[in-house]
Amino acid sequence: MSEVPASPSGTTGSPNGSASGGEVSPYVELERAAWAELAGTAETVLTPDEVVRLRGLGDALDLREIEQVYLPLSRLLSLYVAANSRLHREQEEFLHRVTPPRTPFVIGLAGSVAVGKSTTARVLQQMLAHWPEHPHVELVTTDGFLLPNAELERRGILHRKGFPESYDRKALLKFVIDIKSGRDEVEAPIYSHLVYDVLPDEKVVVKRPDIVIIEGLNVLQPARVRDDGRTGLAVSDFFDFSVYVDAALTDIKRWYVDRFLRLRETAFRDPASYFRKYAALSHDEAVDQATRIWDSINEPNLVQNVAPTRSRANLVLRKDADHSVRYVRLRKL
Ligand SMILES: Nc1ncnc2c1ncn2[C@@H]1O[C@H](COP(=O)(O)OP(=O)(O)O)[C@@H](O)[C@H]1O
Ligand SMILES: CC(C)(COP(=O)(O)O)[C@@H](O)C(=O)NCCC(=O)O
Repeated sequence: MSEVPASPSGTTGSPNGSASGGEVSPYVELERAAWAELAGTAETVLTPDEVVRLRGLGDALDLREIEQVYLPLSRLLSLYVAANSRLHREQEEFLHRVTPPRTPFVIGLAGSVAVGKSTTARVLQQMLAHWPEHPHVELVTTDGFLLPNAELERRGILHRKGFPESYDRKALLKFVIDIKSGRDEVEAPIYSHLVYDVLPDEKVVVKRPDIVIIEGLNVLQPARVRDDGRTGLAVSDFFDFSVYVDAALTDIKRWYVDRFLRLRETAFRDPASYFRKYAALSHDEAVDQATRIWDSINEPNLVQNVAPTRSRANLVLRKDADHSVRYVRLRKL
């Protein structure tokens, strides 16, 4: 199994955030302790009850992690939102326009299957919503833009769910453009992990939020070169900030298998579950099955498509084996 390098070459940094050894890099890297200090004296904005709700399926996400890692991150993002608002006002003055409301601040959140994107996105959503300047934070996952199973089957790519070509990329791009055009209401399709397919009759409606978090495997993919040789737009062209959640490949694989084992005890038992056949597997059979799915779909997608987009993010959260964030790497301004 190949290892995803911790940071691209030339991006090492000392714990205090300055590039070491005279190396010049466009990133500042902060070890956990230095990053945690940036939380300042502010009280945590989430109650223990809220943290319990946010935990998803894991249990390592505790208040300490919230305070030391996600609180500084939400403060930093809040700074970007405020700066973006100021720039918006100044641009409108420059253009001699009567200031229309600014468009939502869009945050892209990328990373492997099972690295903790959904958990991170839900934490950020709750934390950002606590700041009075931007109370309305929407979260949209890109799985709603997967092609329906019938279409994936027609194209012979049902086994490549999550690869860039398994999405309706045009619809996803239109969704982000509509958000950044300031449309009052924008709809997105919904994917169900239970039925393993897009729900044809259900939509999520995003109504003039202050912030939209768009979470998904491929949100940092660069624009594609079209058949006519021209390069199109990418959803990331419309991001105001982007985050990549990163970890060692061996850890992510273990988290994937562990989650599969937990789902075998819970969601797979639901009669409506596409995976109900897995509920009857023994522990060892379930480990084998999860490993097969990981090795044939999710790891190749991570290595070929997802990990190469890491250095495009404004910020990388690098996790240790227990999900705790070991360092944060931020693009310089
Ligand atoms: N910060 C965290 N602390 C503890 N457990 C976590 C954390 N982030 C994710 N997990 C656990 O790791 C697994 C994968 O996380 P999830 O958010 O579902 O990943 P993704 O959305 O990237 O597929 C889940 O079992 C989740 O509960
Ligand atoms: C739905 C996903 C493609 C993730 O989509 P995303 O929201 O990141 O766009 C992924 O979680 C998935 O189900 N992959 C298929 C292979 C597997 O079962 O792990």
